[in-house]
Amino acid sequence: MPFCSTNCGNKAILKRPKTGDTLCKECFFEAFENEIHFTIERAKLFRPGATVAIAASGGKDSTVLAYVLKLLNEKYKYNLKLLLLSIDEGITGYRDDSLDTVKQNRDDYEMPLKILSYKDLYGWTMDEIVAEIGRKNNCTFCGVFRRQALDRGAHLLKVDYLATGHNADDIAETVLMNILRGDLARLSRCTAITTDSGDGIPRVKPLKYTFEKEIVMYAYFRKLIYFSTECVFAPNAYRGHARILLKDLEKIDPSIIMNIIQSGEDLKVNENAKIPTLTRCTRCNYVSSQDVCKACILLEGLNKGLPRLGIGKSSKVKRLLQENEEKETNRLVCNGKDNTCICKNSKVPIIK
Ligand SMILES: Nc1ncnc2c1ncn2[C@@H]1O[C@H](COP(=O)(O)OP(=O)(O)OP(=O)(O)O)[C@@H](O)[C@H]1O
Repeated sequence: MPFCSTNCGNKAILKRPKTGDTLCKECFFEAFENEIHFTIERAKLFRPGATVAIAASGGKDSTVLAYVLKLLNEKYKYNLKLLLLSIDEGITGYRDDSLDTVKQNRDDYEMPLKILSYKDLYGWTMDEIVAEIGRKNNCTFCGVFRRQALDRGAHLLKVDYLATGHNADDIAETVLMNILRGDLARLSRCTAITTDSGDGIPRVKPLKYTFEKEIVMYAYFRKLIYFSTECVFAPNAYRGHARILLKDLEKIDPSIIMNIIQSGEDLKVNENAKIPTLTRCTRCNYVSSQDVCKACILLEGLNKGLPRLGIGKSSKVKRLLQENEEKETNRLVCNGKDNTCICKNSKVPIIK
């Protein structure tokens, strides 16, 4: 390797994937951290003195986020109070192990940690949900429940912001995914660095412009402890296709990642396009674009033995809910033979 391109006199040990610069370890740390500081400052991401919950999964991104936020908070005197918030989805052999990493981070970074579980919040673990739904659509449940669980946790902790470890690759992937799905509503808001969940606690993404490859390098050279195993249920997620596409494009030209984000940011939505308006779920009062939020529909499906209820188009969901209500009204006896009963196991007779 040649000398560091900053002329600091040290030998370079890496080539930055984002810029192609050859840098020594110290200059890489500085460049990496300064870019995140610049992102935070330019977007005025945090109000001085605020309390911030860092959504901590134990993975590389949220671990690096916690480490860098602590470092920048001290260096630049943001005066933030930092906490860790973790959601235990109940995935044996994955989340139980990664939560051990989060606990280690809690001790190393001296930040209070709050863990909320799907079992406590929804009555179901992901292991139990997968046993019902199978491995095809399970990520829908996990994503919807996690989003709401993090918001609930943020409210419980009475924080001012919820910071997630979403990085530039995640955001570019989401742009591609929303294009592939034709989901204009999500496409128009997925590149925002701050999103308002509608109930007062903004979600922020300080790593929005940070490349995943550089996060891995940073964690490696800083010797940070993180959990690197892929979720045992993830391989079938739709996101995986967008991810593969992005990785292939990145090989051609790494700046494609930033270009996709920029395209998403500059996108202007046709005024005639139909964008759903946010309202409150009539059941749980959580912010929703429908009368009943996705989490409540998914949960109802699980509890009634119709786990596919919330999967697919909202018109299909409405029809299923209606059919279900009709069945409930008409139900007298489940004979366990004709499969018409809505009970979880229609082989078991139910006498009303
Ligand atoms: N179980 C969880 N508890 C708390 N926050 C989570 C959890 N899962 C994901 N997040 C948050 O959402 C962000 C993006 O989620 P993603 O699924 O990409 O995470 P990951 O790959 O498991 O871990 P990481 O992004 O930390 O490397 C994470 O960086 C983290 O801030």
